[in-house]
Amino acid sequence: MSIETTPSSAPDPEWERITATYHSAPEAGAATTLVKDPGTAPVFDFEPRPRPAWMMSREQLKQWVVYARDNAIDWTVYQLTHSPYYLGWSMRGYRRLCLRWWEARHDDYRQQIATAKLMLRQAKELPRGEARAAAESKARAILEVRRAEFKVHKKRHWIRTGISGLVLIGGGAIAAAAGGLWVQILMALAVVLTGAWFGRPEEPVVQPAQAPTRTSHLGEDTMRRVLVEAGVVPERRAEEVRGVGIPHQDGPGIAFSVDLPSGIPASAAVTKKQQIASALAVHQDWLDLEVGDIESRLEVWVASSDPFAIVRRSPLLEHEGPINTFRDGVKVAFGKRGEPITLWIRDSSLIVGGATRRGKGMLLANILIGVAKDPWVNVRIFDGKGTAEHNAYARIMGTFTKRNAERLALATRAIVAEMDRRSDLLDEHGYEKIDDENYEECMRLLGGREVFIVDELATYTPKGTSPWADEITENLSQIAAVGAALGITLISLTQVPEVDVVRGRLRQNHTSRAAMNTESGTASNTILGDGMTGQGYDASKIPLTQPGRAWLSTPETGVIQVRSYLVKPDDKRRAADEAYEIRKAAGRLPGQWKDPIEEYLLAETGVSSAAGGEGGKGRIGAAAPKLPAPIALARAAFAAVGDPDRMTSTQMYQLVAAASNDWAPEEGADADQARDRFLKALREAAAEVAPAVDMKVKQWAGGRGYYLSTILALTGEAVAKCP
Ligand SMILES: Nc1ncnc2c1ncn2[C@@H]1O[C@H](COP(=O)(O)OP(=O)(O)OP(=O)(O)O)[C@@H](O)[C@H]1O
Repeated sequence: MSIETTPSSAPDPEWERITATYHSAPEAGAATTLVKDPGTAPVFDFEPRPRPAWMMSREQLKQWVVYARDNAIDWTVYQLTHSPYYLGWSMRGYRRLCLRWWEARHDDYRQQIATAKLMLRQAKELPRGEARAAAESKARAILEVRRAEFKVHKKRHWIRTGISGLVLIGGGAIAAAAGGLWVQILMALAVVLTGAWFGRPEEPVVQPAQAPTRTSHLGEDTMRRVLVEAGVVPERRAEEVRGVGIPHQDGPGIAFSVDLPSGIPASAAVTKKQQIASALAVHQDWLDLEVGDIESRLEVWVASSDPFAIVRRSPLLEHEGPINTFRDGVKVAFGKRGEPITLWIRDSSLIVGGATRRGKGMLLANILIGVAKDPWVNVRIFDGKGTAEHNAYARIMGTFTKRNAERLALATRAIVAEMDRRSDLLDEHGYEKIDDENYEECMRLLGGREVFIVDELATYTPKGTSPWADEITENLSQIAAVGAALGITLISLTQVPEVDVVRGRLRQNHTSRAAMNTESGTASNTILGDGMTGQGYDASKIPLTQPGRAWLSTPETGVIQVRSYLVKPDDKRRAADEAYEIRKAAGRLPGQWKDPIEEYLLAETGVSSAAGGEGGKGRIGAAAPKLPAPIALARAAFAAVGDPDRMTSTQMYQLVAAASNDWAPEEGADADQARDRFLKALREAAAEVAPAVDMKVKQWAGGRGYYLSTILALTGEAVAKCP
């Protein structure tokens, strides 16, 4: 096929016609030319804008005026008929203004004064010493400054009130007097309207829709963004982050799991917790990151507010009846997700440290509820602060002593000996260890478990505080190290977490540790362990507004954040009463069972600290000069039955044999012989201690034995009682 074309030299009649037109009349051919020529601007026609009808016609204008007049009349009638409302508003308005005036007069000075008074009260509760004197004088100084400031403020306020009142009342009176009726009406209206303005009903506040927090969107997309922003996952691999399951509510936060791209372990994200928290716009304390079942799975839990800002009551307060703390532990605190945290006090010793008023005592109060209601636990408290904090539990305590270093040294000696006794007993009876199966049998054999509490180590352990400081530290270290396996748990508390109070070995042997807010990172490390602040476990950063909050490190929980439950003084008293009844029924109150530790203390010092000793408040004086054991036992025998005037030798011996194995008849031996052995030892001891006392056995109708006055003469009490 061929295409016909016109040769370039051949004339084209059409082209000729166009160019001819252009040459003869260029303006006519402008429409067809390709050459740029602005020519003249085209003119556009606009449609006129419509105007309101009343502007165009008189009729419409008249109608508009009628409408406006009617509306004005309606408005006025409406306002007039509603004037009673406005009068009501007006009264409310002036009441509100008065209240504002009153608030401005106080400002927040009253609150500040109350806070200063509280500081003063708290300072007075501190143990006597320089710290208390300093705290008291600081609180007093603050209180005085606040009071002076308040006085000046009240004066200024009165001056301002006087000047404004004078201007308003004076100006108003002059205007009313000079202005005539209309001015007076207008002024009255102004007064009513001003009041009505301030008293107008409050607009119903429409709660702004809660903007969803960035955390509430926790899901695959958010986690992709967050992991990229935190530098855990490179941006080009963000799409490989996969959600596992769906985000769900867990306690006060949301939990979600994601699988990271292959080759990126979840632990890489865990180490970038701070960056992830920042990308989620939360504090890192509100966030939990854990490696899941597989190395690349990241478990995320995040709350949108501080989970420790709330106060919770101990769930044990609702518990009725005995508690088996060996099997169930003690719920002492709550974790980040609101879950109860159990302390397995059977398995390890615990040290609690933190600055003053940061909640150490509260953690102990939680532990005490549990152990007090467990009849198999022998609770012994050595309180170095000497306050009334533990008095409520005195009645159930095997030993309760305040500020007595010598007695603590003796008691730790007794506990160390008790460890040997227990280990021999378990050995003899073929028990490898105490466990859930053999628990009851072991408890009967050993006489229960020991929970030995030293509240305020600083009173006892620093070198130079007493001649027993080294011995106490050494014995406590031993108890903490090996006690748990033998049913002996040590709980130590200190508000002075320094190395001379908590010496290295003592700290290391406490395998459970709780650090409340401390004054420095070093103090925090003294409790939790060297280098812990570097790993992010720094108790000095715990907010001061949250007493009871702590870093808890136990073999079961690892290092976690907790806040102890709140136990109020009333709760404490109630729990102590319940514990008393539980122990009474189980025959495990002090005096109801044979306590080798108190026996030893009594024999060594001549005074008992069971149930807080005489007076039940733990105020056990300095040890009396040591009495020979037969005399101390004879004295205890009289005391056990209410100090009768006299007692037969047989009855006295029976009580002695029940209290001390040393004088009990050996198996198969004759009881009379054993009694005579004791009475001989008593006479010999009396000859040494008080040779002037007549130790001949006295005879009376129906019996032979000793008078109380004779035994008191031996112990020295008779002399003490004479004026
Ligand atoms: N878990 C908690 N929840 C709420 N409030 C608490 C909690 N723990 C402590 N508090 C508050 O803090 C106060 C001081 O607590 P606590 O007496 O236990 O401190 P502390 O460290 O033992 O003080 P100190 O060293 O003076 O003995 C308590 O009276 C209580 O008001």
